[in-house]
Amino acid sequence: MAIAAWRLAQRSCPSYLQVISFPVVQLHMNRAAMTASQKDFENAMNQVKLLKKDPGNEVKLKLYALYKQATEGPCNMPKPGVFDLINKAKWDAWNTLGSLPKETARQNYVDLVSSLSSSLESSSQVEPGTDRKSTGYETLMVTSEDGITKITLNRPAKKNAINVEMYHEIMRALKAASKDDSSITVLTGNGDYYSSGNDLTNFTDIPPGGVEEKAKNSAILLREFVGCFIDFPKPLIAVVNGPAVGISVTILGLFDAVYASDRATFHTPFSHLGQSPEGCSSYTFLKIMGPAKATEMLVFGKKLTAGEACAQGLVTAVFPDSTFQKEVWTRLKAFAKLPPNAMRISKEVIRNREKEKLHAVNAEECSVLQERWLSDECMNAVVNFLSRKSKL
Ligand SMILES: CCCCCCCCCCC/C=C/C(=O)SCCNC(=O)CCNC(=O)[C@H](O)C(C)(C)COP(=O)(O)OP(=O)(O)OC[C@H]1O[C@@H](n2cnc3c(N)ncnc32)[C@H](O)[C@@H]1OP(=O)(O)O
Repeated sequence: MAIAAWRLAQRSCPSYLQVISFPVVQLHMNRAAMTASQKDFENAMNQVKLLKKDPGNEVKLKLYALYKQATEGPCNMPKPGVFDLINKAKWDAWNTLGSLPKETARQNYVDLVSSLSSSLESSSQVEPGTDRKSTGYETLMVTSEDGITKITLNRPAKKNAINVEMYHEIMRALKAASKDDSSITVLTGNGDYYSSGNDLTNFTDIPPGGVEEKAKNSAILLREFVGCFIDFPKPLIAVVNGPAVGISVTILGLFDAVYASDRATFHTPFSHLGQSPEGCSSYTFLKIMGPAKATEMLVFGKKLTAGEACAQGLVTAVFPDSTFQKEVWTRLKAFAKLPPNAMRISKEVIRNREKEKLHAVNAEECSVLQERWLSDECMNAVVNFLSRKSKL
């Protein structure tokens, strides 16, 4: 609820009202003659707790509003202050229901839960074309065949933004891949993006210890996350199927090869976001492309095309989007047939002398970021994105 609340609280009123009130009015008209019993209502409340998949923040906000309307009637609470983002969003959602009768709200709540139960059940089924081995992950698809473990970022509707759950799942998938019998590991994205980087709603879920505690925990998470890439023992290859932003770009400096579609772009808008580089890019990008080009990317946020990124040495090779998957996977399958121990040992020889340095850089970047996250510059940038006032 908290995440949705921040975003919705910041949205401009007209679009927010459309999103919330249209389905409610529809349901009200369609169901005028029907009312759910108290028992149906209680069953629906229990059903919500049993949903296997998160229905998404906007739906949770709708559920909240209908629940309040059904149990307490129209919103007559004082409007929370503008900085009380979460409560203001909840208040807005409830207030939007106006004088909707309690019985209708109850019916709408029951209808909404029932539609959720069926739609979320079907969306948890394996999609056609996806590998059936991909289980146990909410935000990833992980498959292993032909000597290749493929980790696919799988939040296409959110441009594969990396939420906290995805950070943890990527670490888990990497740890598993480092021990499985595959020879190489691939990271790619599902949908039109490779990844839009850190999910900016990660900033909204503030624990009781406040934003300082959140920043501290996030720095620990980030350090551990990047550490997994530094220490990954097998050849690690990025198949960059579309635009890449933020941390999904910076960690490319820790990969052993990066193949990109000519649709891909590489963008690290840290200054725009009031943040600073991570993923060891303050070190790897300087080594890869030299300080002048690295500064253009990391300080001035210059977005590179795939061709430019290839010319700078960040990308190994670029392929036309129309033949990208075919060409890349033909190459990867050939690599995966090479003797795995030889590849692992060669990687060790190439990378090991840098490891200690990389861990030190990672630690320093995380501690600088911990401070940055508390800055007004960063907070304003995040609020602007969540309120739809800005995009990259
Ligand atoms: C207190 C401290 C807590 C900190 C916790 C941090 C933990 C570790 C942090 C590590 C450091 C990492 C840094 C970075 O990665 S910086 C880069 C961050 N990314 C961005 O700024 C991208 C923001 N997104 C955009 O600008 C646009 O969405 C984009 C250009 C990518 C695409 O635009 P387009 O118009 O094509 O598509 P939409 O905007 O409509 O996107 C579709 C839906 O996806 C949602 N979306 C996309 N990207 C993100 C994102 N990064 N975070 C959250 N949500 C994202 C977008 O909102 C749309 O959602 P809805 O359909 O629900 O509206």
